Order: sequence, then structure tokens, then C-alpha cells
Amino acid sequence: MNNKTVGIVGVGNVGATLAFILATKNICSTLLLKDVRENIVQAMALDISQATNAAKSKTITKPCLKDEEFKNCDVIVITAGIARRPGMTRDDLLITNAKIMTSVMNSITKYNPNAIVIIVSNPLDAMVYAALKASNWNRNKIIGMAGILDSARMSYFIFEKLGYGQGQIEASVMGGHGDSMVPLADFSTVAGVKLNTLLSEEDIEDIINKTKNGGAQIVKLLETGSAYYAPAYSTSLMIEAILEDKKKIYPCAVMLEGEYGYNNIVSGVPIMLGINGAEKIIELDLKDEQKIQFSKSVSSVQELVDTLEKKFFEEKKAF
Ligand SMILES: NC(=O)c1ccc[n+]([C@@H]2O[C@H](COP(=O)([O-])OP(=O)(O)OC[C@H]3O[C@@H](n4cnc5c(N)ncnc54)[C@H](O)[C@@H]3O)[C@@H](O)[C@H]2O)c1
Ligand SMILES: O=C(O)C[C@H](O)C(=O)O
Repeated sequence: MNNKTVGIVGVGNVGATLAFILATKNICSTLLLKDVRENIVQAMALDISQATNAAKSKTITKPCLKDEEFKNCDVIVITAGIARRPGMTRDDLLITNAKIMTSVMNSITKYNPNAIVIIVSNPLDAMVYAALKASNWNRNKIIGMAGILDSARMSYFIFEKLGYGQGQIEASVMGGHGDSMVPLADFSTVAGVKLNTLLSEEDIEDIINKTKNGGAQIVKLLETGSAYYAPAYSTSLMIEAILEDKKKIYPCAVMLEGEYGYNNIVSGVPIMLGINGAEKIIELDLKDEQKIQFSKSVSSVQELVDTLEKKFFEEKKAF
């Protein structure tokens, strides 16, 4: 058993599901939970602790009602914020969640100077930007979860189309976690076999569109919120890679400083995840068409960041 502490801020659907995975799978020794809803955070800590005992896992889960109790975390996951409902895009959550993200970052940085922070709240790339801006922390320490989820969705849609290959599919998605994300069919394989060997162009196009629409599809069916099992599981993979210094390559949202030709903007790219967070950014050799799509995706995140800068950070400075 390691001696690691993971903290989760926001124990709604994604946060509570993630807590359940971490505690029952014995991924950390201590799990700290925080939420503005104090009864919920206590209920989740009790329920998850009892599940942990059923699982004979050693993780200790604690609710934190005060800022100073939520301390010395190795990894912190932020899922705090509102989720979209049918008819909304993730971008509609921008200002509400930026306020929440800024207040959460202000409250956690003081007591957790060594933490690596994983952002889940949407709109994802803009929230990573807001968290970096609120904390002034280095870019390796604040990383967004989305690429693993989007790639898992793409893998599922490939399986759905083929009817075989589950467990052998490696799909790849980069760019922002929005409608203009960039599923990379060329970099996706089934047991090493390229997609275009197995599927027609039309089928691949259909998989790409379904992947881009994967979150909205679940929002429409759920009616009251958005997906949480696949998001929580994807986040747990990032946590394991960091805590165990696995140096695994995953698509995650990070601040670009020259990579792919972009600066001061967050986007999803393959990175190496280890004990220091985002330890390396990998630059794929993209084709011209993929570069154009990536550039459109970056531009849509840039629009959100510009709105944040004008409507949120400028206004905050004025007070
Ligand atoms: N990056 C991704 O791929 C991905 C995937 C799924 C969900 N999301 C996003 O994650 C967020 C959470 O989704 P969810 O389904 O868990 O929503 P949810 O409504 O079930 O949970 C959100 C939780 O945040 C809490 N919260 C709100 N303000 C807070 C604050 N200031 N401090 C602490 N806690 C606070 C709420 O009380 C609630 O328990 C949403 O923004 C959603 O869009 C992102
Ligand atoms: O779709 C959403 O709003 C939640 C999340 O970003 C997802 O992709 O499931």
C-alpha cells in the first residue's frame, strides 16, 4: 500500500464515482473529499468507507468541511461546478464554472503546495486555463482530463461498427474537449491494424462524428446531467499514472508553450504522465488536414479564453 493522499473537490456524479473507484481499488492510502454541500460530502465519505470495507481495501476516506482539513494531497481532482443539460453546450458553463474554479484553486493551493491537480470541470480546456491563472502554478502541475475519455468513446464506436476487437482497440483524439475535438483515425488501430484497413471511409467518418457527439448523446438521454462512469474511470487512470510514476502516454489538456506552434493556450495533446504531472509533451507528425482541424479546435478554446479574460479576469481586477 502506498502512502499517498488524493483529494477530490466536488463529490457529485463524477467525483463520487471516482472516489468509489479509488477507495475500492486501493489506489491511495488516504482520500479527502470536499464539496460545498456538507451533508453530501459526509454521506459520500460514509458510503464509500463502507464499500471500502466490503472490498477489504485499506484506503481511508475522510470528509473535509474546512479548507485546512483538505491538505497535503499528492493529487487533487477538481470536478466542482455545474454540468450541462440537454440543449446546452459545454461552453455555456464558462462563467459559472470559472467563478467556482477560481474560488476552489484559491482555497486549495495554500494547504497543498506539492499537489498535481487534475481538472475535470467544463468547459475543460478553459477551466485548465482558469486554474493556471488563479494559481500561477507551473503548467506541469495542472492537467485536464478529457482525451482519455474521448479516446475511450472512439474505441467503443469502433467496436460498435466492427462487432469485434473490444480490448484491442487504441483510438486517439486530440484538441479541445468541445464540438471541434479532433479524432485521429490515422493514429487509431485495432491490435495494431490501421482503421482504414478494416473500415470504409464512410464508417470512419461516422465514428468520428459519434465521438465528437459522445458527451451530448449521454446528456440527451440522462436529461439531468452528463456522463460520469467513463469520465471517472478515465481520471483514475491519470491518478494511477501520477502516483505510481508510470510515465504513461495519455492525451490530456495542457498549456502549450510553443508545441504544435501554439502559445499560452490549453489543448488536448499526448503527454507523458508521471510523478511530476505532465513531464513531457509529445508532438505528433500531423497531416495538413489534421493541422487545420487542430487549429480550428485551438481557436474555439481561444474564444472562450478571450471571453474569460474580458468578462471575468478583467472584472475581477476592477474590484
Ligand atoms: N472533462 C470531462 O471529460 C468531463 C466529463 C464529465 C463531466 N465533466 C464536468 O465535470 C463537472 C462535474 O460533473 P458532475 O456530473 O459530477 O456534476 P455534479 O453536479 O453531479 O457535481 C458537481 C459537484 O460540484 C459541487 N460544487 C459546486 N461548487 C463547488 C465548490 N465551490 N466547491 C466544492 N464543490 C462544489 C456540487 O455541490 C456538486 O456536488 C461538470 O462541469 C461537467 O461538465 C467533465
Ligand atoms: O458532455 C458533457 O457535458 C460532459 C463531459 O464533457 C462528457 O464529455 O461527457
